[in-house]
Amino acid sequence: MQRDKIKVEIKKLSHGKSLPLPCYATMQSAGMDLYAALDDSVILNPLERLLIPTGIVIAIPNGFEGQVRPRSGLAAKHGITVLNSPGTIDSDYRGEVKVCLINLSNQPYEIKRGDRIAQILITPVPEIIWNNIEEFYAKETARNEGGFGSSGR
Ligand SMILES: O=c1ccn([C@H]2C[C@H](O)[C@@H](COP(=O)(O)OP(=O)(O)OP(=O)(O)O)O2)c(=O)[nH]1
Ligand SMILES: [Mg+2]
Repeated sequence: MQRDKIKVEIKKLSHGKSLPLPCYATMQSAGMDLYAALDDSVILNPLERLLIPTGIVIAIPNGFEGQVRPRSGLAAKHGITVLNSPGTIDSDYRGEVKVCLINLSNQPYEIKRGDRIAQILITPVPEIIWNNIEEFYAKETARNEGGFGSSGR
């Protein structure tokens, strides 16, 4: 089965010109990896966070959003994750896509130009129109107000 294809405009900024466009690591990857468009490598010390440029601007179609998610390898091996995960890229944003990385390990971690630091997914997002009522039409649900571990371990 083929998946839907959606064309999205993308512009490389001068500091990202020599880097590849975000790309799928395998044909059926969900996310496209984002590259660090750094001039020089940087060291992320334990508990330090840094906004990393990707060198791209994208024009996401109305009705979609960009989600910037961590890479599991960086998280599991090095404790590097996206602090505001998943980062939200609004469809009307025309600034550079940036990735806020944090080092949650106890070792410094070096990020070099061209490293794949995170992944982006472009996903549909409906516009919600609130229907502000006094009482829900269906009063009971299986869960009702239960949450935060109410179903057990
Ligand atoms: O990981 C991220 C998250 C956001 N952005 C950009 C695109 C997004 O459209 C904009 C605003 O993001 P968000 O709404 O999460 O941040 P905010 O703190 O609410 O800022 P604003 O007041 O600009 O909405 O910043 C990124 O480049 N990377
Ligand atoms: Mg916002």
